[in-house]
Amino acid sequence: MHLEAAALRFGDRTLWSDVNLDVRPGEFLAILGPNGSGKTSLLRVLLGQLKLSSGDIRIAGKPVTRGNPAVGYIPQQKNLDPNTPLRGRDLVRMGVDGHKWGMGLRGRVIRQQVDSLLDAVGATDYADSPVGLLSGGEQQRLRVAQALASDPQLLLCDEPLLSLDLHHQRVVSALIDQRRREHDTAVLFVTHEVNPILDLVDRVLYLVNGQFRIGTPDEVMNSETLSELYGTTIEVFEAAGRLIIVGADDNHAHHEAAQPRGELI
Ligand SMILES: Nc1ncnc2c1ncn2[C@@H]1O[C@H](COP(=O)(O)OP(=O)(O)OP(=O)(O)O)[C@@H](O)[C@H]1O
Repeated sequence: MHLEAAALRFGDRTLWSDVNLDVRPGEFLAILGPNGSGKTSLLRVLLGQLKLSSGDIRIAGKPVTRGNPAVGYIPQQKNLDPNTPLRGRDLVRMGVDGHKWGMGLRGRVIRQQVDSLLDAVGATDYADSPVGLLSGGEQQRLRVAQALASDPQLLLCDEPLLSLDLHHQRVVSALIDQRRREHDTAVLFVTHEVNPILDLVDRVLYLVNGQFRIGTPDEVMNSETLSELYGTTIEVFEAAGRLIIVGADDNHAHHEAAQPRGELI
């Protein structure tokens, strides 16, 4: 994934500009920043849903297109409608072949693919239950399987751990980590809370109010760099392998208060 002199503006508001970034295969990039700093919008550019205002963007050397099978996407967690008739294996199957239902040999191949994806995320046991009745963590594992179904080279994750308990946060982040290690898939992971993934992160892109820093967690997640970026005093402490960030109120308040959103699709 290659961004060159990339900028995104809405009217006279610049979300970010002059972003130069190469993400290599297998790299894990965390995208951090307060509400409204343009994290989701960056993913939407990579998904071909938004156009850069200026600059260039390439995925695996090619221009961005919508529905690119080289790009997998795990959207923000939303609880599914309890009345949906879809089963877990239907969700995963849509990732494999869209909404077309394969017949004959192709149908069998697709069934095997779906089974192995379900197995890879540990969802076989509940693959035939209506998805709306599954827990948030179970639903999220299915979304990971769906996102991996097209064998993507780039995996975009938009706060995939939000509303998951600690155990399921670990399960889902381990699945994503396993994917990039075994298949060299690059991961872009938007999050308000870096601690659950701190051990996995190679580099951080930290966006604040049109400014940004890119570097290793040590280079970016320190008092000096974040104070500069926020334009106010930010203290970063390390305790028991976790980062405690004091002063970045909006950012901090958001993840402290993160609760299941309970929206229906
Ligand atoms: N199509 C659009 N037209 C105009 N403004 C937009 C559009 N899409 C997003 N925005 C604005 O751009 C800003 C950045 O939105 P974005 O969702 O990228 O932020 P974010 O960093 O992901 O925030 P959050 O942490 O709250 O999810 C917001 O203020 C949003 O209202």
